[in-house]
Amino acid sequence: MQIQDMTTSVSPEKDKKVQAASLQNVGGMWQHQLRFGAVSLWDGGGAVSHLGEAKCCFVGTRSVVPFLCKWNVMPKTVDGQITMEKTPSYFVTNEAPKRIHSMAKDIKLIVVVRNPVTRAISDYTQTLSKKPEIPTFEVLAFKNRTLGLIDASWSAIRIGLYALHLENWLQFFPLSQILFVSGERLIVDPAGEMAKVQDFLGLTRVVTEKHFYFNKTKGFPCLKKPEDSGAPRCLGKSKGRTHPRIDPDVIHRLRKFYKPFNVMFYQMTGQDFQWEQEEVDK
Ligand SMILES: Nc1ncnc2c1ncn2[C@@H]1O[C@H](COP(=O)(O)OS(=O)(=O)O)[C@@H](OP(=O)(O)O)[C@H]1O
Repeated sequence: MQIQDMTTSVSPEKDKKVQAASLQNVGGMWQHQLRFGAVSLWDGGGAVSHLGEAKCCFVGTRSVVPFLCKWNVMPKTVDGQITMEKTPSYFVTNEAPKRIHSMAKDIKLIVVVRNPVTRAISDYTQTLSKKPEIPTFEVLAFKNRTLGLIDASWSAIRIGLYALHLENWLQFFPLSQILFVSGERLIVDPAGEMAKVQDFLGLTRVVTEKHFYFNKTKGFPCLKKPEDSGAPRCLGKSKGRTHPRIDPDVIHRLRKFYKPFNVMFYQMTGQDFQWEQEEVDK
């Protein structure tokens, strides 16, 4: 069984094992990304190539990508392959559920979600790395800081309104076709989250603890030994960046802002991601 990358056109000669490295490249194709840990999940899946047979769509957030073009180059999936696609912006693109549904009603969707406050900071950190001149996070986060009015039109904040985005998807897909992966769990227990992914896809659990180790320098789990080389490998330096220090009061306000949306999201998914708990812990 092989994983088929939907973002590259494939000829029979190319119809070979998709290796961890190329999977990571797929994740890296998109300029604006979602900062949930989706690439980490993607890369984890690339630890082995024999995963089974299923159709799968990876849903992420940020930036609008020309997905019509992508569908046009979608390769044919042959027996024994699974087709995977990771496009960061789909989760927050209004037209995406309808279009994807008209293409493949039985598609399986995987969404990696992370505390929306951390996600917003991660998103900002990524933009800052490319445009160091942008205003501070604290400035961008508010429409009016004195009044405590959060700027929900800022994409870094809007994307974290998961319940609203999910509502859009549930008009077209039943919850049973969507798997929500915890971005936090993905860091502390990558094998556990990968187990859920494999179960969801109806696959034998092939990716396990033995594929991961915790790299102290990187501060994240890394792959012990990808199939394409004998060397352990961590994700690149754009994954796991140090975040700038954000005013704790701003963080507190953002947490308050997100709370009702998070609660709604937990109710909709039937999963408690415990993002409020994190606040108590800190
Ligand atoms: N194993 C491993 N190694 C490195 N980073 C990891 C890993 N697992 C999850 N993460 C978290 O993934 C965050 C980036 O999310 P994405 O993979 O979705 O990035 S991207 O948006 O597609 O660029 C990235 O966010 P930042 O910490 O803000 O850089 C990481 O916290």
